[in-house]
Amino acid sequence: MNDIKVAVLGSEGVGKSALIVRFLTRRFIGEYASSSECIYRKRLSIDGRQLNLELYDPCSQAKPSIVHLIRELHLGATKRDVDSVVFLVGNKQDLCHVREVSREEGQQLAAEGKCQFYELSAAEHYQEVALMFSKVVRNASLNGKAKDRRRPSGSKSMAKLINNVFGKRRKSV
Ligand SMILES: Nc1nc2c(ncn2[C@@H]2O[C@H](COP(=O)(O)OP(=O)(O)OP(=O)(O)O)[C@@H](O)[C@H]2O)c(=O)[nH]1
Repeated sequence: MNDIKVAVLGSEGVGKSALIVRFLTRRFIGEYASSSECIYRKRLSIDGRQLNLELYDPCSQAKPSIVHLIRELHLGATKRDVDSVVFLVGNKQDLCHVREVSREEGQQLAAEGKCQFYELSAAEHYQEVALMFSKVVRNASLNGKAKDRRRPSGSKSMAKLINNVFGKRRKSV
């Protein structure tokens, strides 16, 4: 499996574009066009493997339960409680004086949704952002390999769903 598709979801202004742009260009620009969705493409080498990464930036999402939604979508598609790699990321760690969600709340939500949890700042640290995306890609890649070894029937419909989302406008960085 050499194609990895990652959707960065979250409510308005949380820093989705900032995270993606930071990862792809190493820069934090400050203001990002948010009126339209984008797909960014990048070739990566992880553990000696060449991967094609697509990062989907869909603009803002409704606040409630994205993690649960992903899990439900996946269950509906595959009838099995496995496979989707979900990372819960709290951005803007540099703004700790106006923090609204505690680290513990984040960790709890991540545990409930069976996802990995990160807190970081797109504004301050490139390395943490790069590490987080690398882990996402590595996990997705390993997951894909494991899936390839299993019977792939259920994952076909999931792949179709993801392709529907990613079959839109593309951008390259
Ligand atoms: N202080 C701080 N500001 C950030 C950080 N990340 C993003 N921002 C700011 O937050 C604002 C929103 O960032 P965007 O990347 O446009 O957020 P978004 O989630 O893509 O926004 P929509 O596309 O409108 O949903 C911008 O003013 C960014 O400069 C961060 O880590 N720290």
